[in-house]
Order: sequence, then C-alpha cells, then structure tokens
Amino acid sequence: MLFMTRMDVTFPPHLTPEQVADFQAREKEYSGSLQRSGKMAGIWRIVGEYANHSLFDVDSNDELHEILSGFPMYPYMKIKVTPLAKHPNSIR
Ligand SMILES: O=C(O)C[C@H]1C=CC(=O)O1
Repeated sequence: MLFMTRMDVTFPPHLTPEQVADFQAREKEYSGSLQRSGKMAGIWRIVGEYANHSLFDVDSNDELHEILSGFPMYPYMKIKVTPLAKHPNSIR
C-alpha cells in the first residue's frame, strides 16, 4: 500500500539548539533505516518550508501509523496522510 505524507515540523521555542540537533540526528538515523528497508520509498524537502513530502510502501494502515509515530520528532510534527491508488492513465 502506497501513502504520500506531508510532515510539517515546528519545534517549541523552549528547546535548546543542542536538543534540536539531537532530535535531527536521531531523525536522520531512523529515516535512513526506513529508506534502506524500502518502507520509506522517498523523501523530498518542500522548498522554503521546514516540511517534507515522503512516500511510504507499507502493508497496512497500522504499520504506517507505527512507523510515523516512531519518528523521534513525531511530537513536533503535523502529519497529513494521503492514500494512493493506481491511476488509470499510469503506464507503469
Ligand atoms: O526534516 C524533516 O523534514 C523532518 C523529518 C521527517 C522525516 C525525516 O527524515 O526528516
């Protein structure tokens, strides 16, 4: 099952730069491992925003929820999930 997500990140002002850097380092590790496993099929920065569009290839809604809620920065992200179906005009 394919899902496109939009994740918007907002850190609360009380976090120190060191705490933010630690979240970002742990996020990079978690995200890298999901990408290597193929569960996260891609991630793109949205130009000009602290946000991304990502593509997930997972077995169920529950698996996607487990993955998304496991992101270290999950408490600071607003996530919108769009389920994807095959387009009738797709040649792939
Ligand atoms: O920097 C971001 O867009 C936030 C974050 C969410 C997943 C990931 O790899 O980075």
